[in-house]
Amino acid sequence: MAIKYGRPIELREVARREGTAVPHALDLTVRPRRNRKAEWARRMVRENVLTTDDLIWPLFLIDGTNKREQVASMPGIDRLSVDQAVREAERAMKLTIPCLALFPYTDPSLRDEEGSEATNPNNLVCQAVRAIKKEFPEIGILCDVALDPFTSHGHDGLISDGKILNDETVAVLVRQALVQAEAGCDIIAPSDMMDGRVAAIREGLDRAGLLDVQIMAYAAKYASAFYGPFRDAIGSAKTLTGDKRTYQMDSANTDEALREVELDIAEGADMVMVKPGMPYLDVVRRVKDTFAMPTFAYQVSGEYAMIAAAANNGWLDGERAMMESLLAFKRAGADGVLSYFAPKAAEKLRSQG
Ligand SMILES: NCc1[nH]cc(CCC(=O)O)c1CC(=O)O
Ligand SMILES: [Mg+2]
Repeated sequence: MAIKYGRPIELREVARREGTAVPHALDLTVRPRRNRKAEWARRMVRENVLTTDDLIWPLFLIDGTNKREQVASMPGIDRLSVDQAVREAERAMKLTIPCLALFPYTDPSLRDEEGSEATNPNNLVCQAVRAIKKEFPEIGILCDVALDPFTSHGHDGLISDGKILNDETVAVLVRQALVQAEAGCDIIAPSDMMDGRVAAIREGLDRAGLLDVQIMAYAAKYASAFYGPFRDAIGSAKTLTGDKRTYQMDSANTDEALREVELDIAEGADMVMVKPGMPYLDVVRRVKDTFAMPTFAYQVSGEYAMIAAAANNGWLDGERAMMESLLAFKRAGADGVLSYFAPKAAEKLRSQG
């Protein structure tokens, strides 16, 4: 019996009875709306759910104490001094958000051509990791590995003659990953898109005895306009010279995403990520179906900004758009989402019980 969309095709030919008790009723055997008639019925047939376990909460850090500084292009998002980040970690714990992701705004005086602050064991990120882990050892911490918050030119790697150097950059990234892991970071997340960095970082971690530190590879990361507000948040928007198209992926490609993911898995990634999120849900689905790996999506700054700005203008219901957008990642096969909406969404999920 041929089955298509859950119902044997033969059954569609079944003869209909003559008329119904209801005048003008259409002669329909199948009425999909029956399963949507009430909230209890919709809950019963629901295929995907979002829970607080699906959320990773990105935080922006800034030097100082007791400081919160609004990110202009991300309404509702602040850069936080370390003590404030610890307070947000406490909030995450209470909201049962499993993991935080940390991104520093590096003081311009500390930025240089080589991004040397990235490998300073006492840099802002490492300070925050230690402070959060000291108070809340049970929360997961993810650290981004890439040089862009630390370079004067805003690129993720070292430059020579206008070219981003791959292998030389990888050597620095290994050292960056090591200082973060030694500070207590649980998940190293290389976002730089250099070739071979996952293998090099895994080897570096293993040699240092950091066998349990996980790697979440930004495996399929596209050159995207949706990172704009993030670059504003970490202060690289103004300094970035050119674009990142020689290392981040071309948004026209999906087969290439599979090849990138395959390499990162072979090199030792424990989890893989697709980024940006919403415009790339097809990539999330292909990656999940092909590799059956823990697969994450990053709902990036521009996606957050679009929803937040439209909501602030009264153009859409911000809360509903937030929940719908997050559920879409689950539907596409993601195991979790990095999202600036994480605390708001978690609050909403918990209030629904
Ligand atoms: N390599 C750094 C990095 N890590 C995460 C993001 C973007 C996150 C966001 O937009 O929210 C970026 C920006 C970039 O690649 O230019
Ligand atoms: Mg790669």
